[in-house]
Amino acid sequence: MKHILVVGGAGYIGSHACKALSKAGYTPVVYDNLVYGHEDAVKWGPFERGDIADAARLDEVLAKYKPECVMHFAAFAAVGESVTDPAKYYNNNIHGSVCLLDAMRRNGINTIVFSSTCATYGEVRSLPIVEEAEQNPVNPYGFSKLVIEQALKDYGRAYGLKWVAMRYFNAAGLDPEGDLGERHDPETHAIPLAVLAAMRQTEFNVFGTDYDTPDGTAVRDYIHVCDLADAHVRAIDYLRNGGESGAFNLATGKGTSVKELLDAVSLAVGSPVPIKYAARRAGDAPVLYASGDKARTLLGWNPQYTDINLIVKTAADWFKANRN
Ligand SMILES: NC(=O)c1ccc[n+]([C@@H]2O[C@H](COP(=O)([O-])OP(=O)(O)OC[C@H]3O[C@@H](n4cnc5c(N)ncnc54)[C@H](O)[C@@H]3O)[C@@H](O)[C@H]2O)c1
Ligand SMILES: O=c1ccn([C@@H]2O[C@H](COP(=O)(O)OP(=O)(O)O[C@H]3O[C@H](CO)[C@H](O)[C@H](O)[C@H]3O)[C@@H](O)[C@H]2O)c(=O)[nH]1
Repeated sequence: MKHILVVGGAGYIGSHACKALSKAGYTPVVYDNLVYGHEDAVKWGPFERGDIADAARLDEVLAKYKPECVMHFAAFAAVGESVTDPAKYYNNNIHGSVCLLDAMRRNGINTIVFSSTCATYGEVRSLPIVEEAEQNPVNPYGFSKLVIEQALKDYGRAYGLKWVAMRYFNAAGLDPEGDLGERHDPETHAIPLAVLAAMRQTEFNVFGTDYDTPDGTAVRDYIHVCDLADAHVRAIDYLRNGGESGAFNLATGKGTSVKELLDAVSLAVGSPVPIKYAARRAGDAPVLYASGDKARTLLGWNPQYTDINLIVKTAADWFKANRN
């Protein structure tokens, strides 16, 4: 069985990727320090606890499994926090990722799929966003991911690293078979917060109602986590077959406003989301959506969840089934 090292594989998106890798015949080896991940989400292969900045531990694990590819999900990912505590993001997302790239180099592993983000684009001039668009991140989180995209290009040119940077739009939804949950602590993402607000009848803060959008709230492209996982599996074959290293937008092409999202949550939970209108959150871009055409064409990717009601339902179902 071919091993894939899934760094950050005990987290939300990484654990879904492990399930998809296993279904595709790979053995996902999870490397995670559990700072935010959950060991009980590691279900489809071995677990190796460790930090991406720990060179000796990485050498040990890479030598043990000799993975054919590394998938790098490990990072801090809260936009607002990155504005108030940027050091956390410079250290983990930038320094940590460079440590991982160097460990791969030392151990002769030259293929990586990296979790990047639409937050690398910032305020864009035209929509839908294409991969060639200018990248001017408006928060330290997005900047930290952009730096690693640049490192991938430089390591590719200098050392022959083969890489794909997946620019996820807003990862959303959950494994429809109920094997995996979303348990960020603290939770900052709109969908789980809105689902919990509807279930508990507590208030959901809508951050900003004065954006230049049809209903004044910010617009995002919510992409199902299982579709993200599928794109990762496809990236292995793409690179193995000589595909050119590069970045891919993973998105549905549809923008959904926060208000529209709350309607979908109310429908899925079966009770309205109590709303409180609040100020804009620092670092938030007004509108982000993309077509995902490059991934469709080059990876043969065909996202299955294109309806926001269906995406939200997979999340709401899990929260309802795991109330406690
Ligand atoms: N959730 C989204 O909407 C979204 C969108 C775009 C990009 N991303 C990126 O996708 C990746 C995964 O996001 P997620 O939502 O699954 O987050 P998550 O917090 O659930 O998963 C990240 C995992 O990485 C681990 N980790 C963090 N720092 C580590 C370190 N130094 N060493 C080892 N393990 C470490 C955590 O314990 C956790 O298990 C991140 O890189 C994030 O920036 C997420
Ligand atoms: O309580 C909340 C939470 C969120 N929102 C709004 O809902 C939308 C989605 O917010 P999320 O926090 O769920 O996600 P982000 O759009 O902030 O996503 C950003 O952070 C993610 C990682 O957490 C990814 O990296 C993604 O690419 C990046 O744009 C935003 O307009 C946000 O302002 C609210 O109104 N109230």
